[in-house]
Amino acid sequence: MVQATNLGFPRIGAQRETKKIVESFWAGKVNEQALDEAAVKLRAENWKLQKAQGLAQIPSGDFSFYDHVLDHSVMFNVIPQRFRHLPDGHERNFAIGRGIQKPATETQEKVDIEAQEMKKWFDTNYHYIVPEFETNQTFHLGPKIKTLEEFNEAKALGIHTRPVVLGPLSFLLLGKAAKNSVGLELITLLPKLLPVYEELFSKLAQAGADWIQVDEPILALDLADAVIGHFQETYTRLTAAAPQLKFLIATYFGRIGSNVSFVKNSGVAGLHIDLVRASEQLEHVIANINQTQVLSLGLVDGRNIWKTNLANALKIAQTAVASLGSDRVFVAPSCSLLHTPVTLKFEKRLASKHPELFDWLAFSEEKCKEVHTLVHALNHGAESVRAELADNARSIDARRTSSHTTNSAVRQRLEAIVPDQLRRRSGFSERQAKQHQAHPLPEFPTTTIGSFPQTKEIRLARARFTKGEIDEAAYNEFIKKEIAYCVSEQEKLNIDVLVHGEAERNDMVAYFGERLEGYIFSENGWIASYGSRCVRPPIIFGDVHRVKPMTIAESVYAQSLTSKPMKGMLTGPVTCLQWSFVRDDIPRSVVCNQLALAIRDEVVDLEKAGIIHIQVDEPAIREGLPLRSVDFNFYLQWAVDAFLLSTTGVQDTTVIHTHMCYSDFQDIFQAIIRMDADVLTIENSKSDMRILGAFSTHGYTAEIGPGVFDIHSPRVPSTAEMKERADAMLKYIPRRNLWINPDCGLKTRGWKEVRESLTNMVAVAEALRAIKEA
Ligand code: MET
Ligand SMILES: [Zn+2]
Repeated sequence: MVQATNLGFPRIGAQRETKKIVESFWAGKVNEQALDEAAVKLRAENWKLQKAQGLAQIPSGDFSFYDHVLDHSVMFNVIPQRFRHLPDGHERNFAIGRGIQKPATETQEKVDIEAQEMKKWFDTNYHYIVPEFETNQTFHLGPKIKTLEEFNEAKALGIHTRPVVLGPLSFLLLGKAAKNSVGLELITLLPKLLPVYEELFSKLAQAGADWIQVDEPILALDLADAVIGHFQETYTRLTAAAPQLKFLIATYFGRIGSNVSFVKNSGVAGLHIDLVRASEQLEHVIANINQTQVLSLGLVDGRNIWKTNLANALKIAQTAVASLGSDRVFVAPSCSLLHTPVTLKFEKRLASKHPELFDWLAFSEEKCKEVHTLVHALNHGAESVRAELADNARSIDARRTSSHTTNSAVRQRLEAIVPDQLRRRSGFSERQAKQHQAHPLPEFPTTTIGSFPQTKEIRLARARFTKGEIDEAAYNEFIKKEIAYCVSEQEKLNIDVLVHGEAERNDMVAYFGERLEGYIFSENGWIASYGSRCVRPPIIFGDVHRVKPMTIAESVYAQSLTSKPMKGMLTGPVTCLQWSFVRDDIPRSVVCNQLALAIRDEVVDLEKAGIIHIQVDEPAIREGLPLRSVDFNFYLQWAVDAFLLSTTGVQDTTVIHTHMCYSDFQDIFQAIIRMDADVLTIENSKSDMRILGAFSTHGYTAEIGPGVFDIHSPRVPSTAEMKERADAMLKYIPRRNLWINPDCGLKTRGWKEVRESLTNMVAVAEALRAIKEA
């Protein structure tokens, strides 16, 4: 019999329960016990829901308060030195993710510890906490073995689950060497790590687990032969040590390719592959597993919200069943449903306002149901689920033939794009000279990345406006006051290039989506982004175009309040694409160009309105990079072209800024250079300067502001600490090109810490200016 399975369920809760309780804990409003109880309740609900949808193998251990990679670090005792003196428990674990700062008290010294680095999880907008390993790293299981506890918790509810762990190779190789262990080859730690995995697996076996899911997402990357050799040895050893367990190695987000070679003789019982991202790999994988191994088919898109074309998926599954036999086939979502919202149940507004479009969607709960329907059809014949299949076919067909998804004017404008629309009038050095002359700034100009604290008052006003409790005029008045406050605060802080603060924006992508045609919005379609933070990606269902200006009024108003330059603030086309749920019926590159034309119109309108600094944020450009290097160029070509299309409609004297954060830029230097922005502000404070050297060797000549402090942490950095960073930057960046700014926007912070941090930051610029060039 084919089995219906799942790789992971969203951990945030249908009403973001996890976020709420975690943040209450941070605020000191609830204790550890309340936190644990809330999690127990949510896990039980998730397991029951998946069971009710008909899944046979349900994951456990997929829950996390903050991040599952962090949970593994804690479970294996990979606690960096600087956190080790803190008592074991939630507070320490959160400190690893967020950093911690506490003033001294009579009984305790002050605490001030930087968070661990955070990085994007493959090509998603989920962020994981990068494990930090030391040369003399030891591993052991602590008293709390999270995976085991959660397995037992489900067992107590009468639900037999499949524990999920991050595999040892991915855990190690997604990590980094701690500062005190420069030069450490991570792989050399493998022999020390494996005994701990063995111990964990034997404990799970004793507790009654049969299948375990071992995620090795790095198998979707280009791996050296040596690494595949390590996979071979590792799994031969682990499976031999736990003969009672059946190992399912899970890969996702791309093809496994030649990395599959270790699977056959590794002792593992099965392999999961992503057939949404890489449907072409089925035959190759079937040919490369052994006669007894199970293949788990990732047929339901875990990264998007469209209904699965069940007829197509069924055909693929039938091919697999025909060659493997039904006992050797599982059906599953393509990856963990972590990246999909929880349920459509609460989407009342979409259902009533856009019933036609609503009918095209499936969130996690509905996706579990799809898996079940597929499996039922495979096991009992399509007839047995005739109504479900017919309903699905009708919906898929309705979407394919809908008149709402195409706009001929948009298509024509796309056809007419010419190369000149992808170029500034002059090269950077000529522009820089003109810009400095037309709008001189002090040396080491200070600026921020755009957003200022999204306070309770702002969120409340927006909620009241959305509910109709206050009218548009009142809401606009409120926003104007917020803008005025933000501008005056920046003037007090003596920042050089100001921003309006983005008070009116709920989210940097949704805000634009709401003002463009071609989008719809869920009310509750949240997915995890980092820590307790969730995002609600808008949904692009049709051709995108701008109907009227989107940001001009706010920027012009903000500029009217100050004689300092006001930076216009837009989200770039690639980021709008990357952070939306995107239609899958036309290429992403086409959707991206539609977005680019809309942003281009806005950039030109800002310039016309007298805004001379315009920032087009592209924090997600690296995130969209394919996982395999052979696919890089194709993506970078269209992505950078789209950025250029959006930004090059201006005069030489207009300063185009862009901003990127939280990713490795190593692979995309050439692309960043080709983006041809005048100023680039990038995240840097957590990455130990390693990017900067590369920027200079790759010939980056434009102006650059590598962030001097980390905004994801409530910790206030001192001037000395930031100055040290800036000094280090000056080793790589000529002083006329260096900007001083934070890593990213300040919207998640509070005003008090923002004021303190920025005061210290401006002092850095002043100190640098005081030291004249030698
Ligand atoms: C994730 S990048 C954020 C950029 C945006 N302008 C902000 O400051 O919030
Ligand atoms: Zn950012």
